[in-house]
Amino acid sequence: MRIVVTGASGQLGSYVLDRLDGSGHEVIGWSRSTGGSRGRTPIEPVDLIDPDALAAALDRTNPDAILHLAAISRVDRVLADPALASTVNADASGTIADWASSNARRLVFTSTDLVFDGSRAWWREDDSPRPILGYGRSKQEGERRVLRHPSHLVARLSLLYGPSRCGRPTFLDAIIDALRRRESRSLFLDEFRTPLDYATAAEALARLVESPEIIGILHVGGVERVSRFEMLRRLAAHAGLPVNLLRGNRQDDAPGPEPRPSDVSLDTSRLEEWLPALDRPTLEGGLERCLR
Ligand SMILES: NC(=O)C1=CN([C@@H]2O[C@H](COP(=O)(O)OP(=O)(O)OC[C@H]3O[C@@H](n4cnc5c(N)ncnc54)[C@H](OP(=O)(O)O)[C@@H]3O)[C@@H](O)[C@H]2O)C=CC1
Ligand SMILES: Cc1cn([C@H]2C[C@H](O)[C@@H](COP(=O)(O)OP(=O)(O)O[C@H]3O[C@@H](C)C(=O)[C@@H](O)[C@H]3O)O2)c(=O)[nH]c1=O
Repeated sequence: MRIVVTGASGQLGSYVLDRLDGSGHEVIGWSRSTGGSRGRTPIEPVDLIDPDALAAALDRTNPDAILHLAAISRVDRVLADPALASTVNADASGTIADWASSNARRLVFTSTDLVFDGSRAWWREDDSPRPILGYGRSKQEGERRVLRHPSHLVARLSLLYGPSRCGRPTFLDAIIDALRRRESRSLFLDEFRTPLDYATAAEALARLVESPEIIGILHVGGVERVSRFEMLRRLAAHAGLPVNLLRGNRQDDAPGPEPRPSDVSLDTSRLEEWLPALDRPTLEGGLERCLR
């Protein structure tokens, strides 16, 4: 298959390109600005804010399948520029979805656990999204545009973690660096997720793009529900770092412009049923997998 991976220069995109390298597929990465290559995969700049350029790039590249990862993914960036977020996360996703549907091509769109309001645990695919962050709203609108076409797939990812392969530090990298410098960090005790490592997320997406029978919405998360504090405490301990420098705090102690949903843990029973051979590790196992 010829597969276009949008967001190829991002955190998840780098892992996806590594996973697909040598898979026998012809893979073309797209990014906003970064051209060049990663391994044997070319990366082309295709700015999603220009719908005509996007449509022309789709026609020219003519992929059999699209793994659509590109997004304005930082919550604070969406808050600062909601119009840009709407263009990239919703409108461009709609353009890609319409093209894929008109040409009978496979589309996997990555959405987020942050489409839920966080008022309880273990969200299922048929629960109603009610995002409380602008980022979640823009991704929910992207989901809507994609789901107008019943043959597409929305893969809702939970919080991803692991070392960066793209040059920009991840949240985990930043915490590890702080601990190495013997600096203390505060992490929320009252923010619950089902984190998944980047390598396993990439593995799941590679399998999903090859499985056209899997359509609709699928939750792609980890097996453990943990607080932000617990997650980083375990990963730092596994890396042999001084976990006593990590402090637990509460969202009320560090109010931001947009409070985070308290619990967006994802129920992944459907993932177990639909991709039974996908091996999902513990938090520590996920870190090891990313380092391989
Ligand atoms: N990270 C996480 O914990 C989670 C992520 N997700 C979703 O997974 C996907 C990947 O996230 P992640 O890898 O962390 O994101 P990153 O922010 O690391 O990467 C974003 C990617 O999107 C590209 N991009 C941004 N704007 C444009 C544009 N105007 N035109 C073309 N490309 C653009 C960037 O290109 P460039 O580098 O050139 O700017 C980059 O390749 C996103 O859809 C996100 O919503 C879902 C749940 C959790
Ligand atoms: C100020 C403060 C922040 N935090 C945490 C909460 C906040 O969510 C986090 C910021 O780190 P992150 O940027 O990794 O977290 P976040 O913005 O949640 O990352 C998101 O990325 C996008 C792409 C998604 O789709 C989401 O699922 C999610 O993974 O820091 C604490 O734990 N304690 C604190 O005192």
